[in-house]
Amino acid sequence: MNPMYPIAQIRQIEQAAQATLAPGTLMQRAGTAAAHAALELIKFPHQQTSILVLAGPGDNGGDALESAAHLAQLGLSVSVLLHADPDKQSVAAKQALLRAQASSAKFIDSSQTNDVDAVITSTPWTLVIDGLFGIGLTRPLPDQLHQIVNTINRLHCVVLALDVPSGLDADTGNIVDDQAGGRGVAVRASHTITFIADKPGLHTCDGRDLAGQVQVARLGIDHSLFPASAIRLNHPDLFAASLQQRKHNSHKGSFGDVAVIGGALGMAGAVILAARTAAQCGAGRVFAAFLQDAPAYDSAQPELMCRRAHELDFSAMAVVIGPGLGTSAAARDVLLHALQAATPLVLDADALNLIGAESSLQKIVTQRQAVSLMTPHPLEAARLLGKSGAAIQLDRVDAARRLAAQYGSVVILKGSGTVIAGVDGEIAINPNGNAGLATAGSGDVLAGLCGALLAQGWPVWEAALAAVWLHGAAADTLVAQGIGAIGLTAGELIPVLRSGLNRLTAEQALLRR
Ligand SMILES: NC(=O)C1=CN([C@@H]2O[C@H](COP(=O)(O)OP(=O)(O)OC[C@H]3O[C@@H](n4cnc5c(N)ncnc54)[C@H](OP(=O)(O)O)[C@@H]3O)[C@@H](O)[C@H]2O)[C@@H](O)CC1
Ligand SMILES: Nc1ncnc2c1ncn2[C@@H]1O[C@H](COP(=O)(O)OP(=O)(O)O)[C@@H](O)[C@H]1O
Ligand SMILES: [K+]
Repeated sequence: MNPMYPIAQIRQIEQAAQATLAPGTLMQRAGTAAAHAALELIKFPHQQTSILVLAGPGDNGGDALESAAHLAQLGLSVSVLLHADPDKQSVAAKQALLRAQASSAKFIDSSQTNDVDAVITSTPWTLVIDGLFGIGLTRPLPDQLHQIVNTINRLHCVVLALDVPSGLDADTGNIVDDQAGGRGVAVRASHTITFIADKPGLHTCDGRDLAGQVQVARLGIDHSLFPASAIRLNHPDLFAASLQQRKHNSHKGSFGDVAVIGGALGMAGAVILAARTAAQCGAGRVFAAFLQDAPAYDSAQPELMCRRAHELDFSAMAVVIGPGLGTSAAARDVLLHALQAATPLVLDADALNLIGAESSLQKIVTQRQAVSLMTPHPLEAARLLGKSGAAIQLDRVDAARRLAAQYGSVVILKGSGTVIAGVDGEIAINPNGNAGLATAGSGDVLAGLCGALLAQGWPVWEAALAAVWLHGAAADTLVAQGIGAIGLTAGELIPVLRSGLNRLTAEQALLRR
């Protein structure tokens, strides 16, 4: 289900496949698949339809030249901007160049043109195909291409990237840059057709912004040549088994209790958001536990039971600790108590900051027998790993995997393309959600949802996958309704999470019939 592979494994699959095929076959298949994808995007070609193909020095350029030859043979107007030294091209890419040259595709000679940008902007392109660089990019784009890429990124047309948007690291989702200057550029594609298998960098960090809609072309490679994959794209199929309709013969005790612990002075709202989410996403009973004096009740959600954290016996509940907790001695005290309890535990926000700052708490986390689920954003992850936030973003998959291994916890590393890591090294990357979630309190809502699912008996891995998926889907639903991305508030997610969870559960029940 939705496997993804890092570049090194893609290369191995590619080599194994090539050993069984005539030279150039995979490139020809990639070019054909790209041409079909282009035709689907153009939909109704007409006389004014014009396609610009950018072809780079390596085999990604070869794919582009193959697609140019195909599209030109179909009678479409194709222009090729070649950035390659023919003496250094692979044999397959040379063949592709000959095919494109033999077709009606026009070649723009950039060496004869002072102003390539003017050439690009003088035509109203229907579609641009980006075949400058794929998975072979090892250093920033050369200076001559910076301006071309910036010009392409300003065009108002469909941009189809081949394999990977040029300039993007397919493993990490970072723009390949020189670090020191941070001057990297990358093509911003509306669509990407990626070859052989999906790649993590298309879905996390800058990947979602640069790759657009991703489709995979397996190039006819036999399933047996694909090793088991440790990375998947999150999808309800991965947690379908836990989407169970309620039995008639059930009661509130059947669905567990959640305690949300946090709410230092001035931060009570974080607990309320998480607790309301837990209540509306199916927990049998929810306790909102505050470090300071607890409010008498929550007037908008009177079902919540408000308590002082130090007075609540949460030993038989799923516990969410951290929202608005602060890092005071009292906060540390209640965290220690929670870590020592044999209950499923969601560690969020200041609970993570406290753990990051103290090795004795770290040790207790690693020694817990009960389930722990950590939900750090990149800065919290940085504190837990003793790194900078920027270092976490440089390789989010690696950071999530390290955290999970180091703390013996399932980890949800939040942000665009949230990465979920299991203790055994398994990874899922979440493809939905949007920047409407970049608003205060949306993390509290996610933590509350995790707690609700754990209380209802979900296995921790499935709970993490489902919570992240539903959270993203709720934001997408709200944006589709015009409620966001700008101005979406965290509390608005809660009823949409509830309907999302009920809908998925009902759909799953239908599928099982
Ligand atoms: N092989 C196969 O079976 C299949 C491969 N497929 C396709 O091939 C792609 C991988 O091809 P690839 O390995 O040739 O790498 P690619 O991404 O085209 O670029 C590397 C080239 O650029 C150069 N270069 C690198 N960085 C540079 C820079 N900053 N500035 C300037 N030059 C730079 C580098 O040369 P270098 O200078 O490092 O010696 C090299 O020439 C893959 O993404 C997929 O699209 C598919 O057809 C399926 C079958
Ligand atoms: N640009 C984005 N795209 C997708 N999801 C996002 C984006 N920005 C934030 N999110 C999600 O929103 C939530 C924010 O959580 P967090 O940073 O802990 O916020 P808070 O502490 O205010 O509750 C996370 O689930 C994160 O993945
Ligand atoms: K590309």
